[in-house]
Amino acid sequence: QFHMIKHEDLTWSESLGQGSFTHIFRGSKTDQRDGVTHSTEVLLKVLDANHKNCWESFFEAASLMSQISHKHLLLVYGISVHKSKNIMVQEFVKHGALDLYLKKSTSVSVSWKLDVAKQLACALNFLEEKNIAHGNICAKNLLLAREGDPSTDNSPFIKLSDPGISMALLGKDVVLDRIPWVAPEVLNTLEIELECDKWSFGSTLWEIFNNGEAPLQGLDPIHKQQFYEHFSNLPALEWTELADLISQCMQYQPELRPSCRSIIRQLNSLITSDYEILHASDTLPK
Ligand SMILES: N#Cc1ccc(Nc2nc(N)cc(-n3cnc(CCO)c3)n2)cc1
Repeated sequence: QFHMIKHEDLTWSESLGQGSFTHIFRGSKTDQRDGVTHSTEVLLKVLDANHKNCWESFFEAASLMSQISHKHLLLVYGISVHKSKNIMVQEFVKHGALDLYLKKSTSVSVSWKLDVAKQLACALNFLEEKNIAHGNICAKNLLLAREGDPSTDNSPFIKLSDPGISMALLGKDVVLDRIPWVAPEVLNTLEIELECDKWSFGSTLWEIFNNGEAPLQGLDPIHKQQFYEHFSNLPALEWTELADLISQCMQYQPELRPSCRSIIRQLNSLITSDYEILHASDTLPK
């Protein structure tokens, strides 16, 4: 159920960093269409050789993304297996991971952030309707296809990346390190349900409105585990309506978390609320 890409059709450029058990590179792929050679810029995601046993989960994550298509889901062109290398070939998303973008950008407006949050909620709603849990929602896995430009008021556009290797195969230390994005119940079951994505959505909202700062970043795995054992909550944002939405999503009882439709409705009212207009004054040129 995959398009297989020949290794010789791939060109490798610079390394762009790494995910869990993977390395990513900029690159390009060539293919012949009606006798014409096309070269497409791609992102090459390679499974670490010392985690070869995860190749099924690695490709299962990719196949999830290629069996369904949605404007806010990353496009996976196919896979390439060459000698001991397992490679996922993805569309190259122009501005990269959202967490890094937010850390670098100073003047990102409240309406820009709400727009991004709503796009993620729409992607999750699409997955929820298909009863598909993603399992790795976080700002690092949101890719910015279009920056949006405050002066021309053109809006950002994000794509949700593949979920990567499944929790069950990641090992306890990686799962603990994903606190507070990973839902508390996952620590016991290592199973991902739809409700888990709501919890992660709350944590990602917190990141977006804290300019890409990772929640609980200073805590070591033991203290992160205690954060859940003590049923702790992230520090509330000043904007109480937004803080309320985050705490609704990050309820320890999965069944109490809101549906995607409710999340979208609440985001819509935040977008139109006067608070947003008031906030806009923060970013208007003085
Ligand atoms: N400077 C710069 C720059 C870097 C990267 C891209 N593009 C791109 N396209 C993708 N399909 C996936 C990713 N990507 C980034 N980090 C991860 C790991 C966490 O998911 C995945 N980046 C564009 C510009």
